[in-house]
Amino acid sequence: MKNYSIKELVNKIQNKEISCEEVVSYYIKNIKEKEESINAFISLQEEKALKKAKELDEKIAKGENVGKLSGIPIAIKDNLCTNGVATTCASKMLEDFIPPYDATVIKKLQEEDAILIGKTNLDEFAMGSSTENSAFKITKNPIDKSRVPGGSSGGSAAAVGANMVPLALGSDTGGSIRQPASFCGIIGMKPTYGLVSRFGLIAFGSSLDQVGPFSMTVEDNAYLLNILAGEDDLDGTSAKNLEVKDYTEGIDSGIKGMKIGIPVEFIEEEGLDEEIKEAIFKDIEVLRELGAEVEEFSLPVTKDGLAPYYIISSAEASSNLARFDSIRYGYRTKDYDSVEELVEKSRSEGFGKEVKRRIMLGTYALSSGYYDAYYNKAQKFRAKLKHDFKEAFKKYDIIIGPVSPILPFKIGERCEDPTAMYLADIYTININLATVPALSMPGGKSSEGLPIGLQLIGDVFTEDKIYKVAYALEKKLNLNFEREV
Ligand SMILES: NC(=O)C[C@H](N)C(=O)O
Repeated sequence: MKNYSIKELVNKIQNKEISCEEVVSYYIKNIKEKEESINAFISLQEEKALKKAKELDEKIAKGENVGKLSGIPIAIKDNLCTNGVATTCASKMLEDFIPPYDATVIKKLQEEDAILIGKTNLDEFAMGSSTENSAFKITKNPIDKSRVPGGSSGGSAAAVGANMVPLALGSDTGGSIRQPASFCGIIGMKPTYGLVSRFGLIAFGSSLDQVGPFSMTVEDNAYLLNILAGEDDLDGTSAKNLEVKDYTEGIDSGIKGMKIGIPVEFIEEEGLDEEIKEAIFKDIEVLRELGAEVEEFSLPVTKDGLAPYYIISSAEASSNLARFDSIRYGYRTKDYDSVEELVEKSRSEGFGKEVKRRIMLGTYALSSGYYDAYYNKAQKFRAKLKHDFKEAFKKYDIIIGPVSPILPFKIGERCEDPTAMYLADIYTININLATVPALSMPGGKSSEGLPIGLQLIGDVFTEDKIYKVAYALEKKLNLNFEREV
């Protein structure tokens, strides 16, 4: 099963060489064997998955048409609403929340006959970089189980990395797809803001959040993005008059003559691990061998994105999370004497430490008297950052850099120090502020065999170019990681 691309596997299913039931059973067996040691899932829908697989097999037997993901199991980050299936955001607040509707991306997957097999673990409300902020469990990195899988979409990345599913969905506000993809040695794409609908994604930072695909290979990633992308009337921020591209088309056409830039600020970053730096320089050489022109340039604005990101994302979070008042739905405290007490106690008990920290940070940044000093200033920075990226893309097709300044770290190592955790996002947050797309792929291996992520950043709506570069590099590097499960 492992060596087929999704496209090939779907062809085989449609030609009756393999049944959907066989495919789904294979992955369920993997989940059964591995989940106990990885903890990637918050809930599993195996029975539903098998039932759907059998129904699809019957349709195929009758010669009826089936979708582009027929029989393909997919794991869903548990902040995407699934009709009738609990959607918890890994929070006590939403432990019993069963949405009465599907997110648009879920609908799209179902229209193509994908098999939704489980909801994956995350940092509570997607706030974190290690998946240790989940109220329910700690997900382990399949390459080294003593290490975190990254976050916040750590469950989805670990599920793909452990071959428990071939595909998964994550969301990325400041790196939540790319960093876990890099830590688990797989591919993760944060699309252009507006390319994929956010309807039904439980909002964290509405001006930054994007849904995106995880996969083992670049081609499979592009294949899945084809299905996710597109305008949606239910999302006011979805891009209008989108020309929907086929991202797999011409993916193998090579990168001769492409112009690639690497900001010196990325390389000179003090906290950058030496092994990561070396791997990036080697990747540059390989890109040159493949015919691209690669040069260093200066993009000074990228040095300062961390504070504005944490101000804007927390401000938006404080507003988005105000809806969880325990009145209409969500966790409700046992004893209370007034409505005020009900709301206060429910929120205090229902939210975890990191979520409370962000709400306080964001509320502070938005409060009168501080608004101009923090929120407005951060928005001005954001405008400058967008402008400078736009200018850079006049010269370069792609900008490259590391995904994370550090290698996958040990469980427990950073969770008591929020600033150390925030610093791990230094290379990913600017991309969300600039609204541009970026992909994370394995770009090397550390001396201990840990994956080193390479980030490929493109101008808005140029995911096709990113995939081309990633595809060429993936073939040439041919990296494999020894996985503990
Ligand atoms: N949500 C994300 O994209 C992750 C980022 N580390 C954050 O905590 O904000």
